[in-house]
Amino acid sequence: MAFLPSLLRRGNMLSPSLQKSRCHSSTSNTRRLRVLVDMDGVLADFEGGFLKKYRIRYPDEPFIGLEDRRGFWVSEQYGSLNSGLCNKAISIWESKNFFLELDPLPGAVEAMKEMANLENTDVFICTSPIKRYHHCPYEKYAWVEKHLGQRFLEQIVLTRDKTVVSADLLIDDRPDIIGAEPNPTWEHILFTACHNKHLKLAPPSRRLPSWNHDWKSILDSKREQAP
Ligand SMILES: Cc1cn([C@H]2C[C@H](O)[C@@H](COP(=O)(O)O)O2)c(=O)[nH]c1=O
Ligand SMILES: [Mg+2]
Ligand SMILES: [Mg+2]
Repeated sequence: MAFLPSLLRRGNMLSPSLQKSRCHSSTSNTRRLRVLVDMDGVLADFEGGFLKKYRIRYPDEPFIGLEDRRGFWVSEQYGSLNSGLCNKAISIWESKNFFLELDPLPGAVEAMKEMANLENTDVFICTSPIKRYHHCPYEKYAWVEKHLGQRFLEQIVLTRDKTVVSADLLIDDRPDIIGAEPNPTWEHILFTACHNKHLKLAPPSRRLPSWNHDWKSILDSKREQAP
């Protein structure tokens, strides 16, 4: 047992309970918050990037203006116009450089940097890659490095099932986030996007209308709740 204290003194060897007490004693009594932030439709302008490239590649095909977008799946809504358009839509985000060239949404980069610098706050980018993996996973990493910097590469969680990732908050534009875990630990904050802005949320569900709104008060309110 004599070896135990020296082992415990190494930061990464601390037991979870010791880590907790160390965090609390170093600052205030506020609890540490873990926030997951989605990428497509929250940090990166998937819808705008899609529409721009779709119209360039398929100038003679019908398109759906962002004001008319309904439902999370672009491919489904295009498929409902005409069945061939579903695959044409998919061909856009399966193309090289689609994910890399997405523009950041207004205020996203600044908000992420500010959030990551908050005390007692751990921020992760939690994003689902497409199954055709030739470009997408690489480009998501490259996008994060380009817009947020190298340190954020440590904070990426790539998963097709966000319910199995534990956190206090998940900021995401997809209204229905389901998966293997029926009771995810996080509270889903719906980030407003063209496809979800018409949905009425049943209380206590909450929205973040944009990064220019008060995202900090959502974090603060969560911090005040019992873990
Ligand atoms: C609209 C739409 C999206 N996808 C893909 C593109 C992204 O990889 C994910 C969405 O990821 P998020 O983490 O939930 O933002 O889904 C798709 O395959 N088909 C679509 O219509
Ligand atoms: Mg999204
Ligand atoms: Mg921090």
